[in-house]
Amino acid sequence: MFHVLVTDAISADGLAPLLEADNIKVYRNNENYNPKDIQALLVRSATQVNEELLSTLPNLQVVARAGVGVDNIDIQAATKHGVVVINAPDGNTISTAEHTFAMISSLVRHIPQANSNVKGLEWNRKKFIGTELFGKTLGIVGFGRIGSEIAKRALAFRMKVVVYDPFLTESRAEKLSVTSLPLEEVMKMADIITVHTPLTKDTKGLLNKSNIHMLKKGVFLVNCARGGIIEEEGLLHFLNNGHVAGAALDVFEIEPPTNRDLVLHERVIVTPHLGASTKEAQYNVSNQVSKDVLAFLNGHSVSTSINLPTIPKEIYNKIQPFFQLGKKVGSILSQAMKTPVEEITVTYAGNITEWETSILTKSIIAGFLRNRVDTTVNEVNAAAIAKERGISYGEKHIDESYGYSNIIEVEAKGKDIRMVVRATFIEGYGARIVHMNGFDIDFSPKGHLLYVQHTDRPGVIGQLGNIFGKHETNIATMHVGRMLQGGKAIMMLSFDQTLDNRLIDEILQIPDISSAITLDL
Ligand SMILES: NC(=O)C1=CN([C@@H]2O[C@H](COP(=O)(O)OP(=O)(O)OC[C@H]3O[C@@H](n4cnc5c(N)ncnc54)[C@H](O)[C@@H]3O)[C@@H](O)[C@H]2O)C=CC1
Ligand SMILES: O=C(O)CCC(=O)C(=O)O
Repeated sequence: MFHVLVTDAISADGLAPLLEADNIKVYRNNENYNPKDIQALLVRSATQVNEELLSTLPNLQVVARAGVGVDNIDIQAATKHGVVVINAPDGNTISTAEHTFAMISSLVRHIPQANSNVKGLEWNRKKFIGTELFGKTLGIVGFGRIGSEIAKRALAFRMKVVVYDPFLTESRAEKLSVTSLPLEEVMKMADIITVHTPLTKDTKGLLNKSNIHMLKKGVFLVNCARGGIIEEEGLLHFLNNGHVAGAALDVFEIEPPTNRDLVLHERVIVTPHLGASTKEAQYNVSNQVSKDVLAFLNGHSVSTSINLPTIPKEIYNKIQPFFQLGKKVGSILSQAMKTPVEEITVTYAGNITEWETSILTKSIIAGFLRNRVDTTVNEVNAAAIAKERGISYGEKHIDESYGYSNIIEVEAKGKDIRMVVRATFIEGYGARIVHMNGFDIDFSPKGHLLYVQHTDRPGVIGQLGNIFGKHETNIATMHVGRMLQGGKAIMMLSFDQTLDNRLIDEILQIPDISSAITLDL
């Protein structure tokens, strides 16, 4: 049973995929739950997913944001904890674009102010002379999902649209009938500017006290993206001196807003972060993340992730068995070597090279690190932990697959030590280790194993068998590999339980056995 915690107001209809799943128990914040049970956390923007919260949920695997902006989630901390972060990037695009457009129309026609006036039993028609949108220039800063939906609506209103987005290609701008320009040009030309970027170090205060004077006198400013992209102090200054004709704000530097002078300004209209607040958007984002969380917990791929490369489902299904195998190969090396490792090289051959293998490499590194660190390690944080531990890694694709349809070879190197394990996955037969340190062998990497290095001499296997017999320990399977008769050889034995260390000590007394290492997979 997987345990999912929902901390913010998330549409119950949209949660149906989780609520209806047999293997999922959903808790709302006000219900009793054991933090140690929680494997998935679903939030909107109210919950701050930070180091403090993450450390209270030790078994958390995934945090899902029912929305776009993940600024309430400390991605670095989540990544460090091995927690996958997913969001719902397009479920609320239309609602937010429509809200922004409603704000633009309301702003230039003073609708909220006029509404209050009439409700205050006044009838002041002269005070609320507005401005037409027709023929005006709309400047859109940030031309992603929402920005481009706004452009379509503005064009329908026969506005000219100029946009600034450093990542926008000429062909996309052309396709959407907008003119892409440097920020300074957009600032000089626009009658109305609306911002639709994420809040980053580059976009914080993009329009501010020192550059708003460059805008046209009488410009209208709109922020339905994130508080702070238009600096509130600068905005207020230019509203007060009349340079800015009005502003529409759905988002604030601090929410709820504390800048009373700005919120109460007569030429400022405000909404309480309502961009995504429609039945449709809330259903969409909640349904999208619920499906992704369910897929993730059941070991399938997710459609979108912030800190994990996403793989198309068909490909994920094909490479799924290799993830398990990769982790086991990493774990074999880690347990067999027992010494510091500085470099790991993963080589892929055969049909596996047709797919994106970087995430598979991360799962091998995670498998290697798991036995060596006491934190959760997975594909999300493997690279960071490897770096922290001074382990470099790389991958390559080669043609030689030794007659198998696919091969994963992992070489780990430390000071004066090197080990190589080669594995394959055979459809209908399963995962096999087919080579270790120069020896061809063939065993299934699972359960409790004993890896023995010995000299190929008559009687060694018999002596080993005697020790197990004496200790009433049943050998489940046994595979031997050697290069030359009478030379160095290896054995891989499997057991139904973990082996006692005293038994290993006894085995090491056999003169022709140079090492015996237990591997628990
Ligand atoms: N008010 C509300 O309720 C909602 C607000 N939002 C916010 O709206 C914003 C936009 O969302 P989407 O369009 O879905 O995101 P998106 O990721 O599709 O688009 C963002 C665009 O900003 C551009 N960008 C990044 N840095 C830039 C910079 N320095 N200068 C100019 N452009 C830059 C990117 O290239 C991208 O095209 C986000 O901040 C999101 O959190 C989203 C949904 C609801
Ligand atoms: O209503 C919400 O959850 C906020 C939506 C939002 O700001 C976003 O998706 O980025």
